[in-house]
Amino acid sequence: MEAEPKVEPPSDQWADMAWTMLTTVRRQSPLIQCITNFVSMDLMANTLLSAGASPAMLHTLEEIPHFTPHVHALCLNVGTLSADWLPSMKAAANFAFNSSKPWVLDPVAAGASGFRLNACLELIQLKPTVIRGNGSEILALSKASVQPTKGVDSSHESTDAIEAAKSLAQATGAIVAVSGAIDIVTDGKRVIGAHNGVAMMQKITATGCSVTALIAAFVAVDPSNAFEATALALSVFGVAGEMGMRLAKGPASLRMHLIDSLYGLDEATLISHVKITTFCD
Ligand SMILES: Nc1ncnc2c1ncn2[C@@H]1O[C@H](COP(=O)(O)OP(=O)(O)O)[C@@H](O)[C@H]1O
Ligand SMILES: Cc1ncsc1CCOP(=O)(O)O
Ligand SMILES: [Mg+2]
Repeated sequence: MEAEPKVEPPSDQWADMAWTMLTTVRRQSPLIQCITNFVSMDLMANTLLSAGASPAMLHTLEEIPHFTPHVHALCLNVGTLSADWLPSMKAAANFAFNSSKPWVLDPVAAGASGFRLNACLELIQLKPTVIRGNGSEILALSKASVQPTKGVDSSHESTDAIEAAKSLAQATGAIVAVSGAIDIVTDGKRVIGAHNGVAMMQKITATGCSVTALIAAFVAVDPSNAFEATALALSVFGVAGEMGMRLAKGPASLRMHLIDSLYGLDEATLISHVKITTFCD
């Protein structure tokens, strides 16, 4: 049976956890290695900096044995993948896994081609801590099938992919997050929804990539609670979008105000806006 959202009052517990997590990221400033697409590098690095984390966009294979063992988390993103970048991604994932560091996969446009789908499936074999995609990406990964897509954009609602996300989580052991109007997070059993954000975030390229990197930063400071950290990162990014939208005139100014809002988020604002609810079967 399709899961139905059970709307609950804003949870004090989630809100308090969001503030604790954000202040921990600000205090610890985890080092996050990002091997990501050319489109997202700027916004992703600035998102991490605004949240208090430290981004490093290093992708050369020769550097990975020296650098990756020292990072606090790794973010891999296949958005502009080419065959020569895949060995770096695999090596970095292996180093992260072998040094017990969390790593997060963003399977951008996973179903758009056999090359991209196979690359994602091979990376998933290397045990990501979290997989974060939009509805179409999570459906393609769960079915392991190439299908007509709108490329990097989703043609599905996040809620269309709840069962696919649960299956993917069960099959891989990863936390799976599906972004959209409601951000879904599952460990294969539990399903929660983060109800923050504004629709105009879809009109800024690389917001999905950037929230995946923010998930890596949150999981870096609380690796044993990756499920909660993932939902909290999605919610915090969404609240920054909501605050930014109050000042924005369109996507370009929202991009700027989102970053400023994330940087300036205070306890009262965050606690009064975080909205995370349980989904029941
Ligand atoms: N309709 C919406 N309402 C509110 N927030 C949204 C909406 N669509 C996307 N978002 C937010 O925008 C960000 C990017 O999500 P999404 O567009 O699904 O990712 P992608 O760019 O990878 O396709 C996420 O933080 C998500 O919560
Ligand atoms: C437009 C584009 N093309 C290849 S990667 C990319 C960025 C995708 O970013 P997001 O998945 O966050 O929308
Ligand atoms: Mg994306």
